[in-house]
Amino acid sequence: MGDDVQQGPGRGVEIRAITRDELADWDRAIALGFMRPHVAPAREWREALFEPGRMLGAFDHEAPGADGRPRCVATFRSFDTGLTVPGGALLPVDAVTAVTVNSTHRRRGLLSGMMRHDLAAARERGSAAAILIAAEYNIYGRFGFGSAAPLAGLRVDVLRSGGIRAGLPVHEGHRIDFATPAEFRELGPGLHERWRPTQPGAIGRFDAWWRLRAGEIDLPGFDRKQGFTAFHRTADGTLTGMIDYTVDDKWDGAYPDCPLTVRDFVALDRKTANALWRFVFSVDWVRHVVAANLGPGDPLPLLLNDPRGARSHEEAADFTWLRLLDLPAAFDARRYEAPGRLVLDVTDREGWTAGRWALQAAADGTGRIVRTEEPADLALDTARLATLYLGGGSAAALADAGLLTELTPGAAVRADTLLRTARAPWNQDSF
Ligand SMILES: CC(=O)SCCNC(=O)CCNC(=O)[C@H](O)C(C)(C)COP(=O)(O)OP(=O)(O)OC[C@H]1O[C@@H](n2cnc3c(N)ncnc32)[C@H](O)[C@@H]1OP(=O)(O)O
Repeated sequence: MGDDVQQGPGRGVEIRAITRDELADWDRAIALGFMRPHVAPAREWREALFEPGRMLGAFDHEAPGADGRPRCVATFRSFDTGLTVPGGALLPVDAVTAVTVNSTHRRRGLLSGMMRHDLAAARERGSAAAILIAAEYNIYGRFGFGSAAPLAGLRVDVLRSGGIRAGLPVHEGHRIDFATPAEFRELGPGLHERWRPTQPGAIGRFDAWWRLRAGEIDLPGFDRKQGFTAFHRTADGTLTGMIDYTVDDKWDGAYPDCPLTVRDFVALDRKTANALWRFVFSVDWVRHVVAANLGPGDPLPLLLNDPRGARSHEEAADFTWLRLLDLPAAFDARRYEAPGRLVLDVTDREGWTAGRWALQAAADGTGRIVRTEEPADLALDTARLATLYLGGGSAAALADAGLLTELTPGAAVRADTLLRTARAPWNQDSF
């Protein structure tokens, strides 16, 4: 990778994988790039995440640091994970994170260089797609990423909502108990692994994630606020759900005015989800329930006596972005809720997904995409196809906005019938 020394405006800057002993410089570059004070190097966390070849740095040979070595001025990290697609299969994806370029080196093509390296390597490793959480909307579309799994969090005024509807069934013998950090660490990963296939858009949680959340890894600046973790079990003791939340000790004079913030919500089935919400709304002193990380269409408002008590959370926006790298692998892996056939003319600056493709879904829910010479029904950029892939985007809305072109009348609605899913994709994990 060291051969990629930038020409042109980024001249003298080398993009390459970092070594383990460069972690401290890399960590400092991240703090500068994200404009955060570099209180103390997050050494332990970075060590836990280090994978040879997967942390890139850009090193400026013309501006050595105090130690005489080229200065690390940009960062980029990726790791492999599985992305749940409609139907429950785990698609192998390249998850991109820690993307920063120091303010002194922006708009010289360093992000472009690092992205080019990483996506090409991901394709070679067999990743069917790449995913990321975008800091700003307009950064990643040019690299073929489309917004694919937004967040639609809620802020509920508990008094106005009237709490949970009395008629919601209570299930005999089901119970909720607080968990210790040790129980969270021991039982959380298995529960999450069982939950993932049930939720398109979900991603894996690596071991270091659990260690960090359980307080076993020190990460300066990480929200260490003591939370409350509770497990839900059925009458026979089967673990079916988990919630983690914090409560702020806020008072309005002599009256409690505490917000309860949900940090993690895992429910294997709807009975469990409803029981966890009932529990949350029964916590004394709580005047607002804040759940910033919910998926679009989450039924929480319908559990309330007055759904108007639930308002859109101010951070509701696009969240997980997707870049398709291998169309046959991606489209063969997912399932389809209605049969149909559509020919797509895909443009892709990199050429990886470009061309004419016939997508066909059978009545049994399986589907496949193959190259074709037939005339196309829809013309669209690979980023728009990524928006539709997980079942949450709307081809009709994209067509209305002039973001894809119908070549046969009604093709956008046909695309929605083929690709959309009844339940929206949702990923609650920032990475
Ligand atoms: C997955 C994550 O980690 S998200 C976190 C992203 N990081 C941040 O937001 C931290 C602060 N910002 C930065 O570090 C940098 O500005 C970055 C990483 C966003 C961009 O890095 P740069 O090296 O400046 O990008 P680069 O020079 O390769 O730009 C490529 C193109 O994207 C455009 N672009 C870059 N950043 C932005 C942006 N924030 N908004 C809109 N367009 C952008 C450039 O103008 C350029 O366009 P062009 O091809 O038409 O000339």
